[in-house]
Amino acid sequence: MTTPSLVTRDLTIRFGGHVAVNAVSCAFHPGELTVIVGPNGAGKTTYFNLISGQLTASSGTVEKDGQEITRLSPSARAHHGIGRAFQLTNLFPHLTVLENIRLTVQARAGLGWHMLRPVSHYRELARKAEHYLEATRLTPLAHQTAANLPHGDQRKLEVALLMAMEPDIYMFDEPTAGMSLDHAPDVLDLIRGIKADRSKTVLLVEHKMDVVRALADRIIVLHNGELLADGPPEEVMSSQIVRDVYLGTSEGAA
Ligand SMILES: Nc1ncnc2c1ncn2[C@@H]1O[C@H](COP(=O)(O)OP(=O)(O)OP(=O)(O)O)[C@@H](O)[C@H]1O
Repeated sequence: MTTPSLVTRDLTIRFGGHVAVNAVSCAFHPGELTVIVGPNGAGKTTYFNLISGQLTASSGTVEKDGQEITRLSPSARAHHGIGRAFQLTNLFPHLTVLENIRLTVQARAGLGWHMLRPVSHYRELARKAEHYLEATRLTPLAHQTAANLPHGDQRKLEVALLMAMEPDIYMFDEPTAGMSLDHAPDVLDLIRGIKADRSKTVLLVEHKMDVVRALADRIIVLHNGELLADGPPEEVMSSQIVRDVYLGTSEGAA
């Protein structure tokens, strides 16, 4: 087993008297795609927010490659290689697809416009932007304004921007939500491609059981903020306790 890239230990957050995430301890490894499932209100998004830094834990820790990051801001965690796809929020809607990707590549390289950089440096960034454009099959849409893209292509662009940030940890919240059946397989293929790079750790919150089945190497189940089950998909899906609390309430809705 590889060394975990991300670990949460007894991670807990309280909102007043309500414990939304309760002492969740879990280790995530490179090359592994973990899907986090659970009924509505189980604490999945809150757990994600505690990892990416939108929320700060009441107690417990988050560690990235052995270094504690529990109290860091979201942007500081992004510098540590934690990348989360947010629907539309990191798109510049009035710029083109290619411009959005270029800006993200530049931000990743840590520069704005700089008069004294050699031209070759900018060529390298432009080459990288083209690479992510092609990898996400957005080349035919390169010069379209982001705001004018259909929803499914906007979500592909979000994946492109996330890839351009070159994180070690990829976090996706329901990546095919609101997407037509035509587009969903494209996004799932992109996520499979990320997973195939064995150095990346992928975390996904997902309700749709077909997406869970298509992608998961491992499933963790949250229920009332607690870690209820953790293991290979077949084992978790067939466990009676999971069927009782999760599948019994959600499969029909998926
Ligand atoms: N900022 C907050 N203040 C108070 N309570 C909150 C806050 N954020 C989340 N909660 C509560 O914490 C619990 C877990 O919510 P969370 O959104 O993490 O669940 P979830 O599993 O992602 O649900 P869903 O599948 O419906 O998105 C819920 O009871 C929710 O009302």
